[in-house]
Order: sequence, then C-alpha cells, then structure tokens
Amino acid sequence: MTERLIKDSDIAIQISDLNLWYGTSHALKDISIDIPRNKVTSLIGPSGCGKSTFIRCLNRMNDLIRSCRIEGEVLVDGENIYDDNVDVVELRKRVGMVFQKPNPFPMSIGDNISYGPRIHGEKNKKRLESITEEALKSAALWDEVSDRLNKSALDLSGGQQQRLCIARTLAVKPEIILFDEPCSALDPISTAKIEELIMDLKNEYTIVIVTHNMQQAARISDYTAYFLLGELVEYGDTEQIFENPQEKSTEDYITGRFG
Ligand SMILES: Nc1ncnc2c1ncn2[C@@H]1O[C@H](COP(=O)(O)OP(=O)(O)OP(=O)(O)O)[C@@H](O)[C@H]1O
Repeated sequence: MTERLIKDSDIAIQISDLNLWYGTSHALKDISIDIPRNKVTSLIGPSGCGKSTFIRCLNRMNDLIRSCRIEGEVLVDGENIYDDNVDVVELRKRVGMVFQKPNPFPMSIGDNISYGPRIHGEKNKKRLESITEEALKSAALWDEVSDRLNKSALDLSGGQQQRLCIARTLAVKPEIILFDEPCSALDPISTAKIEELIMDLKNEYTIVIVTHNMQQAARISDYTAYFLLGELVEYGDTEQIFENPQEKSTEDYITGRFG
C-alpha cells in the first residue's frame, strides 16, 4: 500500500518502489514510504516479514550481503543513496545504526566514542574530549561513566553498553539514526532508559526503529509501519494504527490474533 501522509518539506527519507531479493527470494516488495524528519517511526510485523531487511536498506548495510539485489529509490534529503557515486562511508555517518545486541569495540569507553570522529579526520585532543563528553551526555550515560573513561567498555552492563553504542553513533553527528530492535537484549529498566532516550533524541534526529514489542511502538513512535511477507501493509499515525487500523491483517497482528 502506498500512502503519502507526510508533507514534502517534512520528509527525511523517501522510499519509492523498493524491491529486494536474496538470490531468488523476493524479500521486499514494492515498498513506497516517506519517513518524517524529527519523528520516531516504528517498523512492526511478524518474524521474517522484512523489517530488518528494510531498515538495512536505509544506510546500504545490505551491500555487505552478496546474494542481495535491490531495485528502487531511497532518497535521503533528496539524494538517491543507491547512486553509483555515493560514498557509503559518508552515508553511514549521516545515517547511523544501533543494533540488537550492544556491540562496543574492545577498547576503553572514551576510545569507543572518539573512534568515529578520529577516523573521519578529527585529531585535536581537546575537541575529541568535548565530542566524547557531549555524546555521552546526549546518550544519558555521562554521569555513570565520567570517572572511568579509560576503563574497558566491555565491563559496562548491557544497558550501559547499548547507551554507549548510541553515544558512539551520535559522536559522528548523524542526521538519521536507525535502531534494529535496540532493547531486545535488555532488562525492563534499561529498556525504559533507552525508550526515554529515543524520545529525547527525536528533537535533533530522525529515528527509525524496528521493534517486536508493540507496546514499545505505541509508547515511543509518532508513525508506525506494519509489514507482512515483505509488503508494507499499512502505514500511519501510531495512534490510528493501534486504535483504528484500516487493514484486517494489521488489526489481527496488533490484537495478538497472529504473529
Ligand atoms: N542474509 C540473508 N540471506 C538470505 N535471506 C535472508 C537474509 N536475511 C534475511 N533473509 C530472509 O529475508 C526475509 C526477511 O528477513 P528479515 O530478517 O528482514 O525479517 P524480520 O522481519 O526483521 O524478522 P525478525 O523479526 O525475525 O528479525 C526472511 O525470509 C529471511 O529468512
């Protein structure tokens, strides 16, 4: 289903007629969807429906999969990210990603954050320190780690590691942050902290999140997209999707009748 519910000037990512195959398996079918700027958009749907595949298209993470073939357009700020001349490293700086399992680098907390800015050319020690502090503050982790920036990131709790990964993403100043089930490995308290953080971050960033947790989608997102078998079944305002779904299969899914 194609629905243009976002005003042109508010669109951060415009996806048109996106199709994706893994070998001969057609995993995403004719997806057209506009993702709004400075909002949280959730992608929901039963296991295997293509949510992760879709979110990975938004910063070309699927390029790393050899059997994968993509057709269609993904415009970020009007530029097709699948054009031949696109610098993928630069794209992934603009469109950051946080994964399901926290994946800090095996290095100190401080170095985890300054690593990205350093590889993108920042060498000034003072500036790196202030970028690190700012990113950790934005990720609501500074107070917990400011006295141990030189200690290994691997000694942090799972929830702290995930906030560290968010800080690491923020440190390279993205425009868009993709979250692929960021809370699925976390306890309820850490989950609540990440949800609060995501809601704060939308003031400055465009957020897209894959979640299995429908309460989470309802709590934190402005817009929700429901996928089934590689198709976008329904997309709309989160309240409308949860309270007044237009499609029977959306209703069946959100009321727990299947999936
Ligand atoms: N690297 C891959 N190679 C081949 N097929 C893949 C690959 N990754 C995913 N698929 C297939 O593509 C389809 C969509 O998978 P995807 O992981 O995107 O779904 P999902 O909705 O994110 O599922 P889940 O909620 O279980 O994570 C599935 O049939 C899956 O088996």
